[in-house]
Amino acid sequence: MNTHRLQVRVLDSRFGTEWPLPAYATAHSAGLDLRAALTEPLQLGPGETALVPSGLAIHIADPGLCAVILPRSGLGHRHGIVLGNGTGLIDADYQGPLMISLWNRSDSRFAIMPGDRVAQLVLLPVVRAVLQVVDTFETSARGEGGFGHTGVR
Ligand SMILES: O=c1ccn([C@H]2C[C@H](O)[C@@H](COP(=O)(O)OP(=O)(O)OP(=O)(O)O)O2)c(=O)[nH]1
Ligand SMILES: [Mg+2]
Repeated sequence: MNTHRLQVRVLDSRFGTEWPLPAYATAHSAGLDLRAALTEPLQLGPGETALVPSGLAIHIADPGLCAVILPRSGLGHRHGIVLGNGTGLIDADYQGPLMISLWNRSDSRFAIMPGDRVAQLVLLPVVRAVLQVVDTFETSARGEGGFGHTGVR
């Protein structure tokens, strides 16, 4: 298993007292759950978004890595609580507070309580592109076919 020593700054003192630091829930979990470091409950109405602090800052430091913030499946599927930016991308040189954009895509209000685990952080490898301008591409089996080109069944 690949691991990375991830530098974390605790910006909210409830970590270590009321809340444990993010941890992998099972032996093979890919994501670290992030908490909503709110001071009071947040009522997220239908269609509303809110930028919620995670109470943490991370510095990935390794340019070969990034992190993504993803929705939690249960919250997203059952309650429509997903991310206002689709997916959050955390650059390896970012040192600011880790923020979570929460979007209630459902048609009912949803309450988020301080400390609720609302999203998850996944570290991923990064391959940087070095652009090579060409006139034509070498022929491939797919060519320009896309968007359903290969059919459904
Ligand atoms: O859900 C997110 C997404 C991003 N970030 C932070 C880390 C990331 O490295 C930085 C910039 O994100 P991004 O490049 O996606 O946003 P931008 O709108 O392009 O901002 P910038 O001009 O600062 O790059 O914001 C978060 O804290 N949470
Ligand atoms: Mg950017």
